[in-house]
Formats: sequence, structure tokens, C-alpha cells
Amino acid sequence: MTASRVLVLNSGSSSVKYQLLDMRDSSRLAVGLVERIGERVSRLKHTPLAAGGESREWTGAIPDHDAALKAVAAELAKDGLGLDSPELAAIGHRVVHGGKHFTEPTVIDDAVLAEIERLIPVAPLHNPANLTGIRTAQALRPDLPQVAVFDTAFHTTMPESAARYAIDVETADRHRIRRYGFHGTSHAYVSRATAKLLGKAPEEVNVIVLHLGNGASASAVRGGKCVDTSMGLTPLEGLVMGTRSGDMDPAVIFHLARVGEMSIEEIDTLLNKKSGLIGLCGDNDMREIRRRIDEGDERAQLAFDIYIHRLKKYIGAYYAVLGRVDAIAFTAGVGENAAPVRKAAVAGLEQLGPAVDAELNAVRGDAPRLISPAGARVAVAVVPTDEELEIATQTWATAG
Ligand SMILES: Nc1ncnc2c1ncn2[C@@H]1O[C@H](COP(=O)(O)OP(=O)(O)O)[C@@H](O)[C@H]1O
Ligand SMILES: CC(=O)OP(=O)(O)O
Ligand SMILES: [Mg+2]
Repeated sequence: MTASRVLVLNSGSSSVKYQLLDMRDSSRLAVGLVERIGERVSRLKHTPLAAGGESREWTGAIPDHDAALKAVAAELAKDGLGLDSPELAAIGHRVVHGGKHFTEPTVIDDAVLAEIERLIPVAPLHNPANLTGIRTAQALRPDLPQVAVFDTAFHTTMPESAARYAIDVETADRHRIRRYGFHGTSHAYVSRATAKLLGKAPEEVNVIVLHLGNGASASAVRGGKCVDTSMGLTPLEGLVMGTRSGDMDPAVIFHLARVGEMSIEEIDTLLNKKSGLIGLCGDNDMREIRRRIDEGDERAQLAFDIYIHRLKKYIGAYYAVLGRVDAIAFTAGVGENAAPVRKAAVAGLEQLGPAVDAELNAVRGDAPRLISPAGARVAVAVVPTDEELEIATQTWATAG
């Protein structure tokens, strides 16, 4: 039998999501998640779909991504799906920052590792975790091809007018300052799946994709190609996120340094980890924020309103960028699950075409679905993202 399995590792700043797939039919053999890495109590949830599907949970200390990956390998081994299996063909890694250089999934060698490492200053929360994942996987299976799938790749089609900041060109080029964009694997997958939902080819449709997870970004996709996105040099720009501020006047940073006497490191932590929803109201989970709003909590309401206002501004901006919009697609944890966010983001945009049907919006499920009323000029859709499947598909195509 030839090896046909791909293991996908999606290492976040404090989590690892993983899936083991059989690429003959793209079926999932095992899925899981390690959360709160580096905190006092970490949690691992493992579901061996090929071995009964009974989930196992484990809590304890997992100090870093190396330990997380070893714990994942141990769980897989319990069901005979270990990394030592001869059926494993390749390992695919989500790598958040690929700079301008990586436009395609890439087989990892020393030069690729060095480039990912060089990009750490512009993805300090993400690239180190991705590197640890790669190195640990390489140590466990040095014989296997490991493929990097970059968050930035889908956005490399952005025109210069969208990708450049209006700062001195020589300074920008010297320091490689430009807008790279992130969550590209998700934006690519969801824009394609939205076209399919509309019964069209990706080349035929213009889609605004709203990837609303803990990190959040919007993109304008014309005929299958990204023409603008809300994240920039780093994943800090754009929408209000769980813990990140998104857009603000850059002079806030000078002011905090000069008047607030904060160090650059303190400001970095403030804007990346203590801002956004958590900074506004103390919670970054949309479920908790909605619960507080239902109880009449004004801070939670204000945080929600700021989140929605920013989202609307991007929807409006991408209408102007695209000229014609066929669909708005909501995805990731908030986009897939929070009906009140979808309702509020589209409310008042009827003149532009999109509308949300209350009953359809309330339906839950894992399948891509329309939530706009029949006959709406612009479709509104919920399209669950599947970064892991997309990474597996690209890994298989690249390593095979
Ligand atoms: N049932 C739900 N209702 C509302 N929001 C939800 C629900 N489930 C998850 N979320 C939101 O989704 C977020 C996580 O999204 P996810 O896409 O998994 O993020 P990430 O990949 O960045 O960790 C949570 O922080 C929470 O705000
Ligand atoms: C790039 C980014 O923000 O990723 P995540 O949403 O996984 O934090
Ligand atoms: Mg995510």
C-alpha cells in the first residue's frame, strides 16, 4: 500500500489544531486541539474518528508547542495512528507569515526554515509557534516531506495600490514594510466554497469574506483573486478582534510612548493582547459578550457596537473596491456561530443589496448555507472554514 495520509498542524500562538486525513477520499481519521499552551492548565481534546470517534480530553500543564506536539503524537499512537506509521505520506504546517517570497505551498528545507525565522519580527505571536511545530515534526519523522502553507500566499495578488502604505518608498522597501494580509488559506477556501454555493465558478463571482475568529480579517475577492484585505504588515491591522485593536491612528503609539511613558514592548502587548473585545469589556469570547448584553451590561454592548461598526466600514469599503458584490460570506468561530453579529453587520445595508433573513440566520449547522432571503440581489452566506482540509489538500499536491 502506498502512503496516503497527511497530518496537518495549525499552530496558533497558544493552541495547536490538528487533523490526520486519508487523502484518497479526504476523510478525517483523527482531529484534535491543544489549548492554553503555556498556561497553568492546558487542555487537549482528541477525537479518533477512525477508531470509534469517542473523544478523549486531558488537562494538565503543556509548557510549550514542542510538548504540545509530543502530546498529540502520543494520543495518535494510542489508536495506531502514530507518526511512525508507514501510511503517513507528509506533514502540512500552517505558517502565518510568508512575506512576499512565498506565493505557493512549499516543501520545507533549511532555507525555508531560515526565511520563516527571519519573519518572526512581523509575526511574533505566530511564526515561532509554527517553527516549533515544524522542528518537532522533523525530529519525529526526518524522512517525511513537510510542507508549509502560508497565510499570506492568497493575498500576494493584491495590487500595489492596496498593498503599499503611503510612507516613504525607500524606507518601506528597505524594511519590507507593506500589507501582506493573513488567514489567506481560509479566505481562499471560503471564497471558492461561496462560489460553489451560488452554483458558479470562482472566476465568475466577487465575494467579501469576513473571517471572524479570535483573530479577524476581511477580504475582497474578485473572480477568485484577492484584491484587498484588512490585515497588514502584521495581523494587528483592520477589524476589532478578540484581543487586538485593529485600525487606529498610529499616533496613539507615539502618544502612549511620550505621554503614557510606556515602552515599545508594553505598547505591543497592549495592542496585541489586551485590546479589542477583551480590552473594551474584559471578555474576548462572543458567547460571553452576548450573554452579558442579554443581561443589560453596557460595557459589553459598547464593545459589540464598536466591533460591528468596524465590520460595517470594511463591508462598505470592499463594495467600493469591488464595484459589484455577489456575496458576503461569514466564517470562523464568530462568523459561523454568532447570528447577532451577522444580523447587525448587514443591518441597514439593504440599499447596497444584501439582507439577512431572521429564520435562516437562526439555523445552525456545519454545511455552507445562504441566510439572505430568496431573490436577494446580494447573497449573504455562512460558510464554515476548513483551514486544515485546505492545508492537507495543498500539502498532498505539493509533496506527492
Ligand atoms: N457558539 C458561539 N457563539 C458565538 N461565538 C462563538 C461561538 N463559538 C465560538 N465563538 C467565537 O469564536 C472564537 C474562536 O474562533 P476561532 O475561529 O476558533 O478562532 P481562532 O482560530 O483564532 O482560535 C471564540 O473566541 C468566540 O468568540
Ligand atoms: C493571523 C491570525 O490572526 O491568526 P489567528 O486568527 O489564528 O490568531
Ligand atoms: Mg483561526
